[in-house]
Amino acid sequence: QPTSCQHPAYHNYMVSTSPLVIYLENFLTPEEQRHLQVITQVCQFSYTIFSSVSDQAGVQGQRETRTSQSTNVERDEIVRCIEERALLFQGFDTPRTHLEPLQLVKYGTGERYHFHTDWFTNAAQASSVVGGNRQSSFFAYVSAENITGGGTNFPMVKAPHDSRWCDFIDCDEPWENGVTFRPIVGNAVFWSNLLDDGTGDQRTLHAGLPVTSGSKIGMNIWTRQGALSEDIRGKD
Ligand SMILES: O=C(O)CCC(=O)C(=O)O
Ligand SMILES: [Fe+2]
Repeated sequence: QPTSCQHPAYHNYMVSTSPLVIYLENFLTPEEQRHLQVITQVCQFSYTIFSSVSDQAGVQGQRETRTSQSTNVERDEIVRCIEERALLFQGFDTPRTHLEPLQLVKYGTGERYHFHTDWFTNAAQASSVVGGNRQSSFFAYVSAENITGGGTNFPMVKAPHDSRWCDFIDCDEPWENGVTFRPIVGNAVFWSNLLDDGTGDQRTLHAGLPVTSGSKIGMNIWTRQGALSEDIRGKD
């Protein structure tokens, strides 16, 4: 653990036990948020990810599932601190080699990320040479300027009921839509992607809802089942 790390006093709130979903308040310090915001300004982002899907007639084709832009974050002192925090949150048994490079995602007005799971349905993307599948995800909110919309919706996770949750989730969302986390800067959502047998948990389906005004930056922290090679992870 680098000695210069800040240690935010973040709070954890259990959202759901199956799938396991935990809400983290103040997961990123203000300095870390600023650092990631600056990186966002200087980094090359790539637009739109196309994924291969089959339509109702079973025809394979390319469909735009993501209109957000994303980039991997280069590891520096501050990024390493965030990585260490994400590892430690998962207990003492997860080696840092299981972490993918952190990924920033940005959305302008009108942009969104359609429903998807973070775990791969395509076996080639989840093979042991690439560390297996994605065991867990953190999605942290790095910036949300004058935002409306842009929540993170899990249609198959039951929304908790206590009114204190309304600080963090969209309490106007009809219950049949599951739970929608509001994009609150510094906070994060953690969840487990895989069932005990290592197969993907369908109930982790989620979307980045359309940003109806303003803009949003988020960050993915993905932990694999196994180790990633240095050419994927980069030097420690
Ligand atoms: O933008 C969001 O709220 C969710 C983004 C997401 O799920 C992802 O990047 O995998
Ligand atoms: Fe996702």
